[in-house]
Amino acid sequence: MDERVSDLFGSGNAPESGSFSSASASNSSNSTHRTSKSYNVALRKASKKSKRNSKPLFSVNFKASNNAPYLPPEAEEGNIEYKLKLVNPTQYRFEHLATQMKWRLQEGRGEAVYQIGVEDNGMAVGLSEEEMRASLRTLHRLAEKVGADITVLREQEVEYDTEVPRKIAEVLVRKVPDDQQFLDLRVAVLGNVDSGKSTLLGVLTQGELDNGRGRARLNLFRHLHEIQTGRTSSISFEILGFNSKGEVVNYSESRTAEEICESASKMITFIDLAGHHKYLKTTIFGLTSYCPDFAMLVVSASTGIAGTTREHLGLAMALKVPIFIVVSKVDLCTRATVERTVRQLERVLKQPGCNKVPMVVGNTDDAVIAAQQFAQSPNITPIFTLSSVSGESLDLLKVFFNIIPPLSNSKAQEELMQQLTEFQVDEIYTVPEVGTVVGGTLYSGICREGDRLVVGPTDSGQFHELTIGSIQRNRSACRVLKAGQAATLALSDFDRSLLRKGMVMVSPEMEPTICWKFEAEIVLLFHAKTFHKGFQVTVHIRNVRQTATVEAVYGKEELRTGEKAVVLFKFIKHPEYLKVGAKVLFREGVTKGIGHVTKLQPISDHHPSHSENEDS
Ligand SMILES: Nc1nc2c(ncn2[C@@H]2O[C@H](COP(=O)(O)OP(=O)(O)OP(=O)(O)O)[C@@H](O)[C@H]2O)c(=O)[nH]1
Repeated sequence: MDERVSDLFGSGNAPESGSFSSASASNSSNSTHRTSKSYNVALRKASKKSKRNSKPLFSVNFKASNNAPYLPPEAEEGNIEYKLKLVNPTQYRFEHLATQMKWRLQEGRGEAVYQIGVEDNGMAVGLSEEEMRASLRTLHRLAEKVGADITVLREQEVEYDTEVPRKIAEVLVRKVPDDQQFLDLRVAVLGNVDSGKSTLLGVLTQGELDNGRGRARLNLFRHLHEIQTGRTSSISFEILGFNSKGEVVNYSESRTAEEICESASKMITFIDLAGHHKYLKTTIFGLTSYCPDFAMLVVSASTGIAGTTREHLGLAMALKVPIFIVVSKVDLCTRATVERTVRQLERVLKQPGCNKVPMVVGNTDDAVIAAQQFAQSPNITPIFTLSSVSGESLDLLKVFFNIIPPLSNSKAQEELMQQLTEFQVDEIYTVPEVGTVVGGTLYSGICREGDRLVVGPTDSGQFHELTIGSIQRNRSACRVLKAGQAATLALSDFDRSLLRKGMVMVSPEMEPTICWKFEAEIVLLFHAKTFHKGFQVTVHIRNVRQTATVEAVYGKEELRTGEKAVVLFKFIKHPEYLKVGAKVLFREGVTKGIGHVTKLQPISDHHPSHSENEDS
């Protein structure tokens, strides 16, 4: 954890010093929409510094070179395959290619990218028009054979020492959905109040543009007071699907979430978090508990970095959630104002606490590159500039969502599924004719209707037995819930009063460790005075959210902003189920800190008892 991230919190809501000065602007890029070439230079630098996996980069500027350009050599693992050409394969080769495609799809959890016209060593030789057409036809037949569809993401001419133009093509292969097991990515939506978050989600998920006076967001509000004030105070979920052909599936053609789920191969679930400072608790809960894959920070082009923007950026960075930025409302501003906001963002992103490489997305090619680069390097920060009213550049964001791959591969997913079942209880509802229903995320294992689990801990550290009734994902029935997926589970007549948010439902064999006290290595991000023994803070650890007292700060009397220490915390209300290594975020007023659990003090040496639920 980089303690320099505290710089983002230190200045709080104060206006950014020196913003928009021409001197600093000239240090950064001179235009909002840069060419792919300039990104690529920056990206290659960034990617050298940090790579998330062994997948190759796709940042070669094919047009720029007079000789055959190179991609990095093909990686054996991962979901990216290079093929020089696929012209008239024999039956035997066709079968071999189909098996290979199945494997690449599995590696990418249902998605693979084929680079056609590229040798295994990465040399982008290119194909003639005719060879390319024949190769794409073969790829289409292969995809059909394995139950997938293809979409050409981009074609590029390679300047090679030949008269005949030669091209390479980048093709997305995506499995047709199978038994509701679509690829599911979660995106936390952050941003200052009125930056246009809910509106953007309304436009993306309902398929209808906004009128600038809040029409698009109306569908998203959950509570009466939100409709009246126009503010999002609760966490809401919105879905945007893509079918195997890469087309958007949303409420514009489908009537229900069930219909969307049925035809989508990939689902983006947006977690709409509140922008106003008074809902910060909810925002943090959304980031820590709902395990988002990415965070989308919405910034209004007209106001720039204002209000909670810096804090939200800091939180996402402290929690290591990869972030990309949407500058909204460009229809309201001159081009110069939009560029000023982009430059302001670039400056903040490049400062030492952030250390990011901003990447302004200006066309479809950029959006394709941004999606791939973003998944490979945590430093890359794509910036979109768009309008939910005129629809300008909305397409680029959709291209990005369509292509953006999951960060975990199929192996990591399989490993999590092999572990014992653990479901985080984030929401509790009473549904007429169904009874008690819990909402949350399956952290590990799998879960089926009829499974017997235990839920807890109670105030006395106990767990109650229960049986899982029906399971729903995105409001439609689901037979098997797999690790990483969010769902609602019916618990029929289980007594609701025995449940609270922050509990876990686990396999009875798990024997979870319950504790009142735990140690964490923390760094203080911001504190008005000092942080010492006796101080009380709200602690967020995954779905746990409780006040805790600082019982000891080891090796130090007190902590100041930016300092690190191991701290002993004690919960004040009830014991919690925690794990060593879990991320900790705590706050109290302006005080904020981040770290991870290093040691647990279990409530007793023997394991917590399981008790029968008298009402079930
Ligand atoms: N002209 C224009 N207006 C927009 C755009 N996006 C949003 N708006 C308007 O800006 C206002 C605020 O938008 P919201 O989507 O409610 O903002 P929010 O970020 O969700 O706000 P909170 O929920 O309070 O955090 C609404 O009146 C929208 O109609 C845009 O791209 N252009």
